[in-house]
Amino acid sequence: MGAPPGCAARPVAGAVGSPSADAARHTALTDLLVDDGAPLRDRPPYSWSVMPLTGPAPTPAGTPAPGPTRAPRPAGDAGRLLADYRDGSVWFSADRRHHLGTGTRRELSSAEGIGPGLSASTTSALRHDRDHGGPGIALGALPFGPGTPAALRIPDTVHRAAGTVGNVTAGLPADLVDLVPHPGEADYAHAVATALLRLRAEDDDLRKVVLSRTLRARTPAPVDVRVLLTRLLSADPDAFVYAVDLPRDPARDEPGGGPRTLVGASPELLLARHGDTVTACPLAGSAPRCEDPAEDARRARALLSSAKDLTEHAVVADAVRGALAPWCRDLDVPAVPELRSSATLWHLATPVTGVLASSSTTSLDLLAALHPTPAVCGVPVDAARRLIGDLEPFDRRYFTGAVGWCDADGDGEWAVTIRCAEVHDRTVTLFAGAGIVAASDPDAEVAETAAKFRTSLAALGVGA
Ligand SMILES: C=C(O[C@@H]1C=C(C(=O)O)C=C[C@H]1O)C(=O)O
Repeated sequence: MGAPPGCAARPVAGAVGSPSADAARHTALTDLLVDDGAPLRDRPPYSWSVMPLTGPAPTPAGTPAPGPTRAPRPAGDAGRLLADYRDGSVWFSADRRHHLGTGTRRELSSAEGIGPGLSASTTSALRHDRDHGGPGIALGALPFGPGTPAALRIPDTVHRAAGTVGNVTAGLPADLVDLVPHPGEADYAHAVATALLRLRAEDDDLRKVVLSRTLRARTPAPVDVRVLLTRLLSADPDAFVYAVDLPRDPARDEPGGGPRTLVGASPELLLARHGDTVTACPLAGSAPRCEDPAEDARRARALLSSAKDLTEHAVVADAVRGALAPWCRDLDVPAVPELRSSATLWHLATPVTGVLASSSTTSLDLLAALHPTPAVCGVPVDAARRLIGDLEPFDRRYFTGAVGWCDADGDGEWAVTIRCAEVHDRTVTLFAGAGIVAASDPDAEVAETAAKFRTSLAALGVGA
């Protein structure tokens, strides 16, 4: 659905308006590095079990930093964990529980995409690691398609904390950014119109395709991933927030360039497996939110009864049911979707729960069966993949893949890698896509993808 003219987009939590300055950046970073008054390097290392994944943060908030140029620091266990994030770390949050992986015991950067091969090799590496005293857990991102290596690794240490970081964005610096869309809006609308010809042709069995576009942001100073993470966690504590260090890409990375990091806040649970319980929550069918509460509520109601969006959603819910059913002895897929919101969008959502038929089925086995869902690719999958290859003038790489963790017991939590950006020195490449069905309208898909960029734009300090 698109935004009617005349209604401003809803302001995004976490967007700030003050100009950027190197001094302010530096001060903000220093504040994030220091916790409880003790420099990070003087604090004893803590281990996997010291910060269990239970309960809210028990410690009181840190003393607010004085002075207008000092940014507030995130408080509590989550804030302390965030302060330990460094370039090269890996971060993943789900349900207000946060994982920070530092160092690398083993790279699992298989060239295989999500599939049975990756699942088998990763599970055996995790069991070997656990049997040899390692954490037996891998964190990272898996690509949308073949040709991009998995950015998955077993870290030296994995630290966990629960809770929220609070509202800490107000004092963080804003960066001046220069934005270039690729493809441009008119070209993206043209690609959607081309897809519609296929979707409306009677002799074509294509029913849905997801088409995306990018926005390249250039900033005057190198982007601080920890500041982005802080803003994302603060703006939406319930999102799947992540930062994954990506393997070097010889085709794009000039020698001596900084790391390449995938950062985002996804609203969509692709799959979680905890013991024999499986959950998923596909999203499809979206409407940009509006700052006027009456109009915002009207859009939510319109989305819930929009035939076009209900069709777009049903295609996804059916595919998830079909993929998970063979692995489950019990599977509940509600017949009618419900509403979910992020700071920028309304979505139709189907919360799916199942019980595994076999305890040997791992989260990666289930990912191999599920990915790519029609929330990110289309139906039929092969035809949609080909059309995406023809119409998208860039490589998605990790965008619309999976991001999360998995362990030696077969458990794992994976979000759909959306509402994200690839950060590399002073360049940030944002990604956004939208599901196209026969009843779609190109201009509305331009508006929807624009709203989807706003999660990452707000984290960059770009307001409405
Ligand atoms: C592809 C994206 O989102 C996906 C597409 C949606 C849609 O078309 O309605 C909704 C949620 C996601 O499954 C994105 O956010 O970039």
